[in-house]
Amino acid sequence: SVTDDIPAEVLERLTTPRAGILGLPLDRPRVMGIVNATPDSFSDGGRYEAVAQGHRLLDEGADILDIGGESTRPGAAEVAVDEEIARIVPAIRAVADLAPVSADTRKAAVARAALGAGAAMINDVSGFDFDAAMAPLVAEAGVPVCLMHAQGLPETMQDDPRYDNVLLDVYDALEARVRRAEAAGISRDRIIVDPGIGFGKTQAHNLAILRRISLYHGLGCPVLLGVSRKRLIGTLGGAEDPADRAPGTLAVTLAAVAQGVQVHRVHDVGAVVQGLRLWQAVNNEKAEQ
Ligand SMILES: Nc1nc2ncc(COP(=O)(O)OP(=O)(O)O)nc2c(=O)[nH]1
Repeated sequence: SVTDDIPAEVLERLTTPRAGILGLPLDRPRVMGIVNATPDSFSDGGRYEAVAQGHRLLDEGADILDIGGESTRPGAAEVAVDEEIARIVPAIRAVADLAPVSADTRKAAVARAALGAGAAMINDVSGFDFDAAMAPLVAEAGVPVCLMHAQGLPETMQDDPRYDNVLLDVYDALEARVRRAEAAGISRDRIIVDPGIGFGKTQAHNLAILRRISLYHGLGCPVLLGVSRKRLIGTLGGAEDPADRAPGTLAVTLAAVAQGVQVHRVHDVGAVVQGLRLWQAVNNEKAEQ
């Protein structure tokens, strides 16, 4: 049969429905709500009351909360470890018993504090590039990790991003990150991959990735997309203020859902959850009516 020449362990991995992440089956799209404990994150202008924000996003239907204390938008300055810890640990502690919490940090010392405060997952936008101590920490903690692709550092990544073929170059870079994580003792079923929209990419690069994002399923890990309120939505959607970009975010999210992307990192949880419910109802006759 067609599967005769596929090694048994590969066939097993490709045909075993993924148990999911953080105990959440991935038989339907999962929504990761963004809690910015940062004074300068691009989308919300000021310092949200992080805990109130967390509760609001859970009320709107978030499956996971992603709590970050260091904005990584283009040009953002690095935050000191103790300041980043001071920003996210109180918020994590306050909501960790309500929902699975992901800590959005590139630094092992911050990740350790976040896990100590109850975080159940690490989201590293540098894909373990920034801090060599991160992979061993995540391996030791036995928690899931999202490895994102970025070309360069936030300070300079948008200066002149270039690729031979962005789709394949990002694929190869993510595969290298997954292999490095496995070498550190992190099993592949605890790894989530993310092509890193806006992280060292032009608008054309971002659109090329979005058009063929299903390619990244070939890595054998759940795929996470972070496109919420980003510049490409503002530019193509004509929404100057990031707070006005929920419709465009939902449109791109549904396009990604149509390509099987399992986890969606968004600010406007209510709008995306509503859209996903309708998408499921229209596209899946088995959906509960
Ligand atoms: N996995 C993942 N994590 C991310 N964390 C931060 C941002 C952007 O950060 P920032 O510019 O600070 O804004 P916000 O945190 O409001 O999205 N984007 C991603 C992403 O695309 N994927």
